[in-house]
Parts: sequence; structure tokens; C-alpha cells
Amino acid sequence: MAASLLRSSPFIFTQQQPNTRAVNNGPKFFTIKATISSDKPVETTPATKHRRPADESIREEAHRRSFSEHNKFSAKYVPFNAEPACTESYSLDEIVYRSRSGGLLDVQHDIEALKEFDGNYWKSLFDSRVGKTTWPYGSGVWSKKEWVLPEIDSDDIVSAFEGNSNMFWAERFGKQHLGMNDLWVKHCGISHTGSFKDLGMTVLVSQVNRLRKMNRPVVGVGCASTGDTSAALSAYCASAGIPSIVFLPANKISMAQLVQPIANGAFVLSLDTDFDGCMQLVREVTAELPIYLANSLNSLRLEGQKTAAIEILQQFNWEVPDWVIVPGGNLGNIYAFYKGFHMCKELGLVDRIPRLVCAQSANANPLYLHYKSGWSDFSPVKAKTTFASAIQIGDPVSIDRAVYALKNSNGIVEEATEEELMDAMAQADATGMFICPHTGVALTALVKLRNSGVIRATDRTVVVSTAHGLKFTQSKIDYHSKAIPEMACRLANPPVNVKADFGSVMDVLKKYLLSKDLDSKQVSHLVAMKRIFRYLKHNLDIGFWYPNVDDFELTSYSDSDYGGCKRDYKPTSTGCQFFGKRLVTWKCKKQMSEFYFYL
Ligand SMILES: N[C@@H](CCOP(=O)(O)O)C(=O)O
Repeated sequence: MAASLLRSSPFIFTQQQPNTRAVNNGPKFFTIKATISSDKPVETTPATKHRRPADESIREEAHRRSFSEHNKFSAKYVPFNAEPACTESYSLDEIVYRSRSGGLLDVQHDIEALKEFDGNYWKSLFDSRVGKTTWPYGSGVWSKKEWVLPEIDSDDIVSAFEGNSNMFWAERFGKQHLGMNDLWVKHCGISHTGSFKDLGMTVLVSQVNRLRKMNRPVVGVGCASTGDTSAALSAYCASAGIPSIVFLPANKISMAQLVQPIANGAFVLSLDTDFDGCMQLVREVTAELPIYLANSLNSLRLEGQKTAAIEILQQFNWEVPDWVIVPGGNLGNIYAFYKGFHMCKELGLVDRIPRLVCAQSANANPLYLHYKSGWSDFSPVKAKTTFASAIQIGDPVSIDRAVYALKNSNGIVEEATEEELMDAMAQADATGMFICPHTGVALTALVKLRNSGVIRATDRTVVVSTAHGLKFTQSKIDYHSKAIPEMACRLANPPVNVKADFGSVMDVLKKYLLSKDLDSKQVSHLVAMKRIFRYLKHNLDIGFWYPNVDDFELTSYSDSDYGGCKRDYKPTSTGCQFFGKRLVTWKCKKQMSEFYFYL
């Protein structure tokens, strides 16, 4: 249908080859340029602005274009970190989460095919797609489609144009608290469902969409979650009309996170266990039922999440930061960052990768303990309650991936106590952020590494903020109302109850302003001056009344009466001024100096 519309359209579509290509025999990436054919009348209505036939959606347009795209890139599942001689592999269209030996899988791209294009080609291609609405490249994830899921038809993609997240310069936090001038926060929480999980979920749900179109046995998609994964899964599934089932630990996730899958129509199971218990159950269930597993045990997710690392490089104009700090729970994300950076190095976009830091809550710190033991035998822990609830995980499924990422990036693991992470969150919020507690964990790691001199004042450092602070308001309320047992909450900023009258409000405000680092004279002079103005404003009826007259003559009289005072013979000088016929000022003063003269 689209083709016949195209024939009847007044537009002629031409392919534009990018001039950045390194070789001539690679895939064709082109933009569609619309021109008006000369044998049709030129329309002047806004309809002529369409770059595609008016009744064609951007998805249909992408579908039509993909027929003419010759795609030579591919990817497959292989056992994670396998020996080079290993030949085990699976098509991405297979439903498989584990290798034959029960180990993790990884998505392996045909690097040789990607290498046919040089680093500059990829940089230009990725840069050219940022901030557009072209399906699906307007997404920060799908703008790197060739490196993510190269073989998926754009028509099968389920996307909310996720990614392209803000990375901002944390100027005040950096300068004031750390003496740093190059501190950045990559805010992955400014996203469709408020966390970085959207990056991986668009990939996983798109692949499920494809599998269902291929009539593969996938009735629904399921995950265990501490909140963010379930929110992302349910949103993307709802968008594609795919049933989602989420396994949540009862009373262990925030209200905002719980309401997300509920609102998106997921089948929500609230289970009387912790995340690790939910994870165990969902693995057993997905082995039995035609429910596709959406946790990051499924390596497809990491293909999307790795694009955040590529984006960081892109946002620094392809300069490599010194450090990237990532909070860690189930530990897929630290590997995703490693993989994104590593691919950029391998394909010639950059010449090195940053050092990675994984930050854990001290109440759920199996990776930290493993790191501290010199990577000796790993033991899961029983995760204790933490304000960083999204990373309250004791038996992370991606432990091997995380260790690999840290070892290969000269990485470090740090931990944060409850008090440290909550203070860091409050401190960051007080500099204008509104971060989640997990970002508080990452900032604590930064503070510790900065204090020990490992991270230097001038090191370019990126802290990854994983979720939006608005999902975690209860933790902030508890902190600022000093309602946390055994925590000083030293940066609490509770609201001040004050009587609703002017005097009471003024009193508390004066106290507040004087407590600030302002010059106290400045405050008291300002208050005195304001009081005078207020007096004048409220007493306009007191004083002299001067009617409006035409006579604007100013006349001044003065007189000196030498020794005029009968009692002390002091000279007295007087004077008065008239404005028109009205007296405006007068003066009468005994002169001390002349008094001495007459002695
Ligand atoms: N923090 C996660 C826990 C699950 O991790 P995943 O990497 O398997 O999705 C969440 O938000 O649920």
C-alpha cells in the first residue's frame, strides 16, 4: 500500500549516501530526501512539508526503507567469556538464557563486519541521529542499532525514544564538596519510566515482538524486580500489547515503583520474599511456562544498556572520561557500561576506556566483599534492608560479568553505609539535584575515592544516576523529618511551622537570613530600611498636605541673630524654604562656635 501511495505521491524520494563512508561495499545508510516533481502542481499548504506520504506513519516509512537497506551486520548468543576455541552459539531468535554448562550468555557481534567502517564513520553516523524523530533512530538506543540488534526489522521495534539522557556538570557539588572541577552526572533516570532499565527493555521487548510475529511460543514476558525493571517491562509490553507478569518482593519497593506496573496493566505478583527469592521463582517459572525472562540474566537487555556508555563518550565529543561510577545490585549494568566502552575502543572511536567503579550499599554488598577478598571465592549474602532498595540484592545474577568488567577496566568496588548514602543524597539535593538513594551510593563511593586521593581533583568523573529521585520520595521524607532511627540526618531540612502573621514570619525569616553566610549588617540595614518604607507606605495620611499648584518657585530665607539668645547669648541661625507658597523645610540652631567667640 505504501508503495502505491508513493507512486501517486507528488514527491520523488532519493537516497543520499553519507560522505563519511570508509569503504564502498558496506551497508547502505541513507536519508530520504523529498523533492517536488516538476510535472505536478506545487502545493503550498502545510501538507507539502511532509517528508513521507501524509497517511504513512514513521514506522511504515522505516519498514519501507528497510527493504532497500542491505544489512551485513549480525549478532548471536555465545557463552560469556568463553575460550576462543568454543563453538557454542545460538541465534538471537532462540529462547535461551544459559549456556550448555549453565553459565551466562553474551551477545557477540560480528566485529569484523563492523570494522569495515572506521571509527569516524560510526561517530558521524551516531552523531547524525541524535535528537531526531526518524524511526527508530530517534531513540538513543536504536541510534546505535547496528551495534545493538542489527538484524531486527525496524517495524518490530518497540521504543519510547528512550536514551539520549541528560548528562550535566555537577558544578557546585563538585567544587564545594570535592574540590573537583570536572564532575558530571549522567542522569539515566530522566527516561520514559524513570530509570535506565528502559534502555535494555526496549531491546528485549522488541525482540519478543519479533519472536511473537514469528509465532514463537511467547505468551507473556516476566521479571523479578526491585521496582525499576518491572516498571520498564510493563510499560514497553503495554505499548506493544504483550502481557507482562512481574514478581515483586512485598513491601520492599517504593509506592511509586509499585504503581507503575499496576497502571500499565501488568499481572503483579506481590511475594512474601526478597528480590533474590523472586528471582529464583521467576527463573523456575519461565523454564516451565511460555513466559520470556526479562531480567538482565537475559543478555539482550545489556545490549540496550551499553548504549549509555556510548552516549557518555558522544556527549564528551568522543573524549574519554577518567572515571565512571555505577551503582550495582544485580550487576548487569556495570558490565553493560564496560561493553559499551570496550566496543568503542575496539571499533576505533576512542583509544582507551575509563576506569569503572561499582558502588554497593553496605547492606547488600556481595561484590564489595568479593573485591576486598582479592576476588577469591564469591559468596552471596542475605541482603539487609537499605534505602537503596533497587540494589537490595544479595545474590546478583551477573556477578561473573561484573568481575570481568572491573578486572578489565582496572576497576574498584566501594560501599556506602545507610547514613553515608542518605547524607550524600541530601548533600547532592541541596546543590540542586534530586537524586535517588542509589545515586547517593555512587556519590559516597566518589567522596571516599576522592578523600583517599585515588580520584584526583582534576579527573573527569561521571557518576551514573540510575533512577529518578521522584520514585524515592519516602526516603527523603524520612530523612528530612529525622524519622530514621539511629541516623543523625545531619542535613535534614524540615519545614518550619510558623504562625500566619507578619511578625512571626519576619522573626523566623530574620533568624534564617542571619544564619546564612550573609553579612549580618547587610541584613539588619535592609530590615531597617524596609521598615521605614513600610512606615511611610502605611502612613500616607500623616504629615503635610501640599496641593498641586503651578508655582514651582523654591524660595529660601535665612537669618543669623548674633548673641540673640537672652539666657546664654549664643548666636542662633534660622532658615526656611518655600516651594511656591508652601513651607517645605525650616531650621533653627544655636551655633556653638560663635558662642566661644562671644566669651
Ligand atoms: N534493580 C533491578 C533488579 C533486577 O535487575 P535486572 O538487571 O535483572 O533487571 C530492578 O529494578 O528490578
